[in-house]
Amino acid sequence: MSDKLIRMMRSRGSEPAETRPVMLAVGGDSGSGKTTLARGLAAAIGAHRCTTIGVDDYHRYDRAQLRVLPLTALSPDANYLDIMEQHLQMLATGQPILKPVYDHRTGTFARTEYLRPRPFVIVEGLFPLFSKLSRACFDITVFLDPPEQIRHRWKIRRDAACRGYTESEVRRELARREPDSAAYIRPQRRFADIVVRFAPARDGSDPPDTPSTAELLLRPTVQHPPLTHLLTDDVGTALSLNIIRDDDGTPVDCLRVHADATADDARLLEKALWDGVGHDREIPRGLGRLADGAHSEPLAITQELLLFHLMQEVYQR
Ligand SMILES: Nc1ncnc2c1ncn2[C@@H]1O[C@H](COP(=O)(O)OP(=O)(O)OP(=O)(O)O)[C@@H](O)[C@H]1O
Ligand SMILES: O=C(CO)[C@H](O)[C@H](O)COP(=O)(O)O
Repeated sequence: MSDKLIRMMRSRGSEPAETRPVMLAVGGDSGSGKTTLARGLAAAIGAHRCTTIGVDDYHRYDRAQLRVLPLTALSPDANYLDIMEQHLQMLATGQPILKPVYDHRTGTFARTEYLRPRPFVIVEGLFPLFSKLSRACFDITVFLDPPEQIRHRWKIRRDAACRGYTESEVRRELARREPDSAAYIRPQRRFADIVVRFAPARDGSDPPDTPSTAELLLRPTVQHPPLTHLLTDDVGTALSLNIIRDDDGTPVDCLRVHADATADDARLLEKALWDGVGHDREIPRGLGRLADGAHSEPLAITQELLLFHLMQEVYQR
């Protein structure tokens, strides 16, 4: 199927809306926070209404094989991207798939899984925005882009704690991956509707691996909530909306959430977003949760914005 055909099939009127799930892509390099973001979203939507898949499952080689091959997991040649694209098209048109499963705890493949798409499908991983065809399957696309120093720290800690690596093994692997990261992963940033950059506080007051600010690039490829009445363009305030230059020089809105944003600031924004998708919806609780149980306000606000888009998609159909 071509990307044009899949867009047509998913466009209003050609498929019954109830058979087309709302599809969200969360892309970014390893350790950039995709699973953390997606987990909170899925919990807010409700497990019975949301299917989450990690496209690491489409790896071609297991960990032992990759150790001896001149390839990294970030190379398209190390992944069945054609099967990933086929499966994304099937999910996007409401059909079930028989999905491979890669187990990060052991670095091996497990039993395939029968998966029927629920009304919301979140696809997270290294390659969801890689090809025209895969991009055509999504309603909303996000790319997580934390500063490399922070991502490395997050990955080292997580891989050592949960994936059976030593810290020096992860450091070596990060260095080995750098060329593939630059060639195949980071270029996907330009195809996202929203680019999220978590970073340390502007005054450097917080520990370096617990970022407390977020910069959200809101590209005009989707309709964002009207926030201008709520936020100033003064970057000195806790929450601000101002125009910056995108990578290609075009002006783009940037929503900034600073460390000193209070819970009240966040609730104000939350209410504006939620009013935008209808007064009858309850504001979800428990957003912003990190793997260790700590809370991150910038993460919560990012998840709120994405929930706004997912709900808006439903209301527009
Ligand atoms: N917003 C955040 N604030 C603080 N720490 C975070 C945040 N997001 C992720 N982390 C930290 O980074 C680690 C890696 O995050 P996560 O597993 O979500 O990344 P990922 O992109 O899904 O990685 P992979 O692609 O390798 O599976 C987490 O265990 C957590 O410690
Ligand atoms: O880049 C990654 C995304 O999660 C992983 O390193 C890749 O999926 C291989 O997994 P593992 O290191 O657990 O064998």
